[in-house]
Amino acid sequence: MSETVKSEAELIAEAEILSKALPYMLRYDDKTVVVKFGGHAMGDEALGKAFAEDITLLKLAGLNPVVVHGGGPQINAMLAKLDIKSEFAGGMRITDKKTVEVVEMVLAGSINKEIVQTIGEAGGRAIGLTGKDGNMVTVERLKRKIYDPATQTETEVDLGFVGNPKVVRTEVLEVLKKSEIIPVLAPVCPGEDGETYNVNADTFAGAIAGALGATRLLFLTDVPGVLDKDKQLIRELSRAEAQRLIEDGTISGGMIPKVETCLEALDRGVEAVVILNGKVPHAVLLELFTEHGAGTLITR
Ligand SMILES: Nc1ncnc2c1ncn2[C@@H]1O[C@H](COP(=O)(O)OP(=O)(O)O)[C@@H](O)[C@H]1O
Ligand SMILES: CC(=O)N[C@@H](CCC(=O)OP(=O)(O)O)C(=O)O
Repeated sequence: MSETVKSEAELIAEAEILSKALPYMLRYDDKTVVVKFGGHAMGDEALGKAFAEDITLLKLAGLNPVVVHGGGPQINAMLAKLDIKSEFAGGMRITDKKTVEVVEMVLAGSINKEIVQTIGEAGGRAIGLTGKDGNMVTVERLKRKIYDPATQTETEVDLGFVGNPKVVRTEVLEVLKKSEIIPVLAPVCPGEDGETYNVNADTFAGAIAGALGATRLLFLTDVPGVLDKDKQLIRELSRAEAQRLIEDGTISGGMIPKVETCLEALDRGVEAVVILNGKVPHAVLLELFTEHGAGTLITR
């Protein structure tokens, strides 16, 4: 087998590309970046590997990456296998006792460990945790108001065991920040009533980013960002515009909690939030370490 030997010029070009990362490494040195890996962005082995490599590289470059993952489609698949029906309201799963057991099994079990293992294979060291570990995130039962654009009315819906983060304790994450270990968090949390709660992964990521005072919160999903009525990417979104697009139904389904979380995270002091396509290889590096700002930037 013949191996292609690179010329000196090619190797110098590679070194030049690497050196271009320096200003970004300096900009984000020691800064916390929360990356939410959505269930829709998962499932492709090569993409999962590229994601794990990016996260490992961030940690080695001196940033403090914190991964929060979802797994909505994977929960759907397991519920279907078990013949348990599931419905959503306003982008969130109506969760009864049986469902929350499956949610914990899939999120804290298979998905969390798969991401931890993939980061390990990329050369990083990750630890998988839920909101229960170290009492990281305690929730109250969510009272969700759902806006119906057709009737222009708002109704309060009981989603069952769906939690809203109330207290976030960052001790464990602060300890990990000083170590080589990358936290990978599943949004399953204890309630004040001693029950287990299902938390939307976007909501959870927002609460974590807010409590840590993160510099960036990235949402990796399966679309290029927030799209307008003509399915064109909106590059920058203001609060007023986001609210208008939710009210007129342009933003729907899972994009509603995502955008709502972005606005809340900005209120809590996160500097900038980006919704971007996690199906693009190395989306995280592309966003943080190059000028190629992909996706929708939501600012204060
Ligand atoms: N205006 C919009 N722009 C982009 N996506 C939207 C919009 N409204 C609804 N969506 C839907 O939101 C989905 C992303 O949210 P979600 O399904 O919760 O993904 P994830 O699993 O990544 O959190 C998109 O795949 C799309 O179907
Ligand atoms: C309350 C609620 O909706 N919880 C979500 C948790 C997983 C999630 O948010 O996954 P994605 O990020 O892939 O959408 C669910 O049960 O599907």
